[in-house]
Amino acid sequence: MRVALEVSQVKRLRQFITYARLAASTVMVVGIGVLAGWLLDVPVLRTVLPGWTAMMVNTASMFTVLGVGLWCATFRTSQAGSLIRRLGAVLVILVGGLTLVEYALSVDLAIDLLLPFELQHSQPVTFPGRMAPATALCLLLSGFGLLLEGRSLLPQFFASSALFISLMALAGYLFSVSVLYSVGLYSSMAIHTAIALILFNTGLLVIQERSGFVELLTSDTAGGKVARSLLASIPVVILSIGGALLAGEKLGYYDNRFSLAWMATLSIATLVAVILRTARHLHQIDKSRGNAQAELAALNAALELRVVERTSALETANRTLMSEMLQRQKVEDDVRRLSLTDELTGLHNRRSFFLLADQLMRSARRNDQSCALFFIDLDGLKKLNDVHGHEAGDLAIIAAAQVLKAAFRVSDVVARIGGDEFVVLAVDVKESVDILSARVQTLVDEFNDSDRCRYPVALSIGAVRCSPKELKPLGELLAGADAAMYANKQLRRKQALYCEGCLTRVETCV
Ligand SMILES: Nc1nc2c(ncn2[C@@H]2O[C@H](COP(=O)(O)OP(=O)(O)OP(=O)(O)O)[C@@H](O)[C@H]2O)c(=O)[nH]1
Repeated sequence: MRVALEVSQVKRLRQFITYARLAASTVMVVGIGVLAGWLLDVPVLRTVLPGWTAMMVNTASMFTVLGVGLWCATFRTSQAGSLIRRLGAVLVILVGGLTLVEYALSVDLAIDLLLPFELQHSQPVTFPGRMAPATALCLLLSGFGLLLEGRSLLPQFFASSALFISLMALAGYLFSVSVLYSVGLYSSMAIHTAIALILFNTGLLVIQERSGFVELLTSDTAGGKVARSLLASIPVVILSIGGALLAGEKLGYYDNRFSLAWMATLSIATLVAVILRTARHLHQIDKSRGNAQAELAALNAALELRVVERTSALETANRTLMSEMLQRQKVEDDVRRLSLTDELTGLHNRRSFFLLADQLMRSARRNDQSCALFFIDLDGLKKLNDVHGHEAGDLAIIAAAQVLKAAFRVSDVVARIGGDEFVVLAVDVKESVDILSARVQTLVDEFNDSDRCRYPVALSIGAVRCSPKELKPLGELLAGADAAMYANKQLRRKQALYCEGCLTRVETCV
C-alpha cells in the first residue's frame, strides 16, 4: 500500500527526477562525444588526457543507449518510453554479457570492432576495440538495472554493484592506483567511463520511488536528514583528504607509508567526528522527544483533572437545574390549580366551570344524555355578614358548598361563580329537577339540624333541564336557571321560608 507523500518529499522526489534527467543527458553527451572523437579523430574526446585509457566505441554506443533509456525511465507513464527503455536495456545486456563471454572463453565474437574507423585509431592492446572486463560487467549490471527499473529490490542491487565498481575505478584514477581501474592485463576502464557509470547508476537509484532508500532520502525524519547530510559530506571529505595526502606525497614531502598512515588516521578521525555529530543530533532529538512526552503527559493529566472538575460542576449545575425545574413545575401547577379553583370552598371557580361545563355538555349530547343546570343562591348573606361579620358569612358559604357537593355526583360540576352564587351542571339526569332540588333542600335541613351548623343556611334554587335534542347554549341555560332561582326566591319570601329568620336560629344551632 502506498502512503501519501509529504509536500517536502514530493519536492525532493522532483529534484531527484531532475538529477536523473541531467545524469541521463550527460551520459548521452559523453557517449556521443566519444563516438565523435573516434569518428573525427579527436584524441581528447576518447581519452580525456593524453596517455589515459580510451573509451571504446562499443562502450560509448552503450552509454548513448543507457542515457536514452534512463531519460525514458523518468517518464513513468509513457508506453513508448517504457518500450525504448527495455529494448535499450536488452541491447546493453547483450553487449556487456557477450564481451564477458569473450573474456571468459577466450573467443572473438566479432562484436569488438563494429565500426571501420575504430581500428585505425586503436592503441596496441591485446584485444583492440574490446571494452575492459570491469566496464563490460558494469554495463551488464547497469543494463539489468535499467530493464528491471521500477521493481522493488533488484534494480537497486544491480545499480549499487555497478556503482561500487565504477567508484573504485574513479578512486583508482584520483589516487593513481591503476589496479583499481584495470582488470588483469587486458585493458582498463577509461575515466569518463567510470564517471558516466557513476552518473547513470546514481540517476537510476534515485528514481526508484518504491525503494526504502529513496523513501529514507526524501523523508523529513531524523534518519532522512542524517542520511542526506552524511551522503553529501563524507565522500567529499574522504576524497579531499586522500587527494591532499597524495599531492603531498607527489611533491616529495613524505613517502607512501606515511600518507597511508595519515589517510587511516584522518579517515578514523573524520568518521569519529561524524559518528559523534550524528549521535549528538539523535541524542538531542531523543531529549526533545522525552521533554515533549513529559509535557504531553502533564497536559493530559491537567486535562483529565479539568474534565473531572467540569463534569462535577456540570452535575451540580444539572441537579440545581433539575430542582429549579421541579419547583417551577410545582409553582405552575399551583397557579393553574388556583386559577381554576375557588379558594374559599375548594369548588371549581367561574372560569373552571365554563371550561368543564362546555366539555361535559358536548359529551352528554354525544352520549344522548340529559343534563340539568342548577342556579343556587344563598339567602341573607349580606345580613349575616353585617350582624356576625364576614367570618360567619364565609362559614355559611362553606356550608352551602359542602351541602351541594354532597347532593350531587362526583362527576357533576359544582362551582361557586359569585359571592353567594353557586351553579351545578348535573349530567345523565334521569329524575326531574324538582326531585334533585328537594334532595338539596333535605341536605340543607339536615345540616341546619346537625352539630356542624354554626350558622344555619338557606338556599334558593332554580333549575332547567336540557335534553340532548335541544342543544341549548350554556349561557341560555344559565339565564333560565337564574330566572327560575329568582322566582324561587320570591316564592320563598312570600311563603316566609326566606331565611331572614336564620339569625334568630343561630343560637340554637351552635
Ligand atoms: N362573608 C362573605 N361574604 C361575601 C362573600 N362574597 C360576597 N359576600 C357578600 O354577600 C352578600 C351578598 O349580598 P346579596 O347579593 O344581597 O345577597 P343576600 O344578602 O343573600 O340577599 P339575597 O341574595 O337576596 O338573598 C354581599 O354583602 C357580599 O359582600 C364572601 O366570600 N364571604
